[in-house]
Amino acid sequence: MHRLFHVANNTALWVLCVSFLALLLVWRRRPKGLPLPPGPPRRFLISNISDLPRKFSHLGYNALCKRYGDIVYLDAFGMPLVLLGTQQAAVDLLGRRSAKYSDRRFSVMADLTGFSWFFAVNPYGPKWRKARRAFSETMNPNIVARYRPIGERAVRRYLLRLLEDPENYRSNALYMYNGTIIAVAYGLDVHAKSDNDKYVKIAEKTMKSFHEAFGLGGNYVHRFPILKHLPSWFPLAGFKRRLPEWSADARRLRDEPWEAAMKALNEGKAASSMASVLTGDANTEEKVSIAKSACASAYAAGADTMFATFNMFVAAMVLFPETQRLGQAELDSVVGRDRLPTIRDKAQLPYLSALLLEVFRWQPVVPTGVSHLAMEEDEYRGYHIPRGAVLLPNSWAYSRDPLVYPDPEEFKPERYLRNGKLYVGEQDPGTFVFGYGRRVCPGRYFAEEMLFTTVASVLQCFDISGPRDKEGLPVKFELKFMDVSPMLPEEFECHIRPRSTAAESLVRTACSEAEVAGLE
Ligand code: HEM
Repeated sequence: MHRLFHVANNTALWVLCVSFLALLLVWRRRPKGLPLPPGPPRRFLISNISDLPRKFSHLGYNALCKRYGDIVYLDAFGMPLVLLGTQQAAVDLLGRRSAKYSDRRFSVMADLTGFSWFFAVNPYGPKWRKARRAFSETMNPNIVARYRPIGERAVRRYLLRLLEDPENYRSNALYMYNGTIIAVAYGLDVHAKSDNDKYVKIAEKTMKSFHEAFGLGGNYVHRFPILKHLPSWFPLAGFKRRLPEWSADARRLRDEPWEAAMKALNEGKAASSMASVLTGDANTEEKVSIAKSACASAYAAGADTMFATFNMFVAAMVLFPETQRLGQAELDSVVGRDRLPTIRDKAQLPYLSALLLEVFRWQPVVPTGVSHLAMEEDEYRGYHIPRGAVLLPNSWAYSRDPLVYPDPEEFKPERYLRNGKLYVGEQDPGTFVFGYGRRVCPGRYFAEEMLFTTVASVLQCFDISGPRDKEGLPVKFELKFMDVSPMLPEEFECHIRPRSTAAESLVRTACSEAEVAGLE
C-alpha cells in the first residue's frame, strides 16, 4: 500500500514535470516555431523583474550575457527585452537591419511633459525623420567646420579658467560645453558676464527636469502608462504634481533661446548657427517647430555627453601619466610652444588622435547605449525576436572584448597606431560609442572635433595629476563612477597646473577676453 502510494506519487510528479516542461516549450516557442533567445527563467507574476540590475546596468547585463549567451531574453512585466552581449550582435541587428530596429519605446512621459521635441525619444516616423533631417543638415561634417571658431573660443576661455580656478575644473568644463552648444545651436555667445548666460541656466535646469521625469520618478509611468490617469493627490502620482514644472522647463528650453536667436537674426547681429541655417527654410509653423526641435535636441543630447567624456579624459591622464607625457611631447614637436593647437593640426597628431579614441573606448559614457525597438518580428541566429522587443546594446561590454582590445582595463592609445601612424581598422570605438544604424549619433562629428580641441589645448598648457601623499608623491587611487547617465567618474583629488611660465603666458595671451571676442 505504502509502495503503491509511493509509485502513484512518483507518477503524479513525473506527469506534472513533463506537462510543465511541455508548457514551457510551447510558451517559449513562437509563430515560426523558433524559440526565444535564452535567458533566466521567468517567475510567476514578477516575470524577470528581479533579474534586472538596479545599478550600473551595463555590469548586470554583461553578467547575464556571460551566463546565457550573446543574446539574452528577459521579460519585464510583459515587455520583451533583448540584451545584445556582443558588438557583432549589435551591428547585425541595430546596424545592418536598421530598417527593422530604429524605433524607440513609446514614452508617455514625453507626451505628458512636452519633451517630445527631443527627437532622440521620438518613435520612428515622420516627426522624428523631419527633425533628424533638419539636425543632420546643420551638423554634417562640412557644416561642423563652420562652428570651429565657437569651439576654439570656448576652449580658450576654459584654459583661462583652469589657470585662475583650477579647483573647479569640473564645473567650468560643464559651463564650457553648455555654452558651446548654445552658441552652436542659436548663435548666442555665452560667457559669465553676458546676458546670454541665462540660457545656460535655463538649459541646465531643463535637463535636470528631463532626468527627473525620465529617471526614477517617471519610470513607473514609462512601464505602466495607465498610471497617467491617476489623480494627482494619489500617493503613487508624485510625477503628476511635478508635471507643470517639467512642462514649463521643456517649453522654456525649446522656445526662449530660439526667440533670442530670431531677434539677433532680425537685428543682423547673429553668428552662424544651426538656427541661422534652419530659419532660412522655416516658412511654415511646422517647419519652425522642426527647427526648434533640432536646436533644442542638440543641447539635450550634446552637452552632458561631451562633459562626461572630458571627465574620463582627466581621469585617464591621472591614472596613466605616461600617456599624458607622450601626448605633450607630440604637441611640443608638432605645434611648438608659441601657439595653441587647433583641429587643423589633427592629421599631424596621430598619438593625440589615438589618445582621444582610447578615451572613448576606455570608459564609454553611455555604457548601455540607447535602446532600439523592433518594428517587426525577426529571426536571428535561430531565435525569434518579437515585434515590440526592446533591444539593449552594451557598449561597455564591447569595449572590454579582449580579442579586439587586449588588456581592456589599460589605457593604451598605441592600440590605434602602426609605425607611428593612426591605424584604426576594426578597433574603432566610434562603431559602438555613438550607437547604430539610422539612430546613430548625429552630433558625433561635432563632438569629436570639440573634444579633440579641448584635449589637445589642455595638454599643451597644463599638467594633470592626482592625489599625493604628505611628501608630494603620487598615491594610487581607485577610480569610482557615478551611476548617472551619461556616466561620470566620482570626484577625485586632481591638480591642474600650467606646464611652465611660458605655457601660462600663452594661455593669457591667447585667451585675453578682447582677443576671444574678436576671434570670429
Ligand atoms: C562624446 C559625445 C557623445 C556621445 C558618446 C554620444 C552618444 C550617443 C548615443 C549612444 C546615441 C544613441 C544612438 C542610438 O540610438 O543608437 C546618441 C544619439 C544622439 N546624439 Fe549623441 N553622443 C555624443 C555627442 C553628441 C552631441 C555633441 C550632439 C549634438 C550636437 C549629439 C546629439 C545626439 C542626438 C540628437 C541623438 C538622437 C539621435 C536619434 O534618436 O535619432 N550627441 N548619441
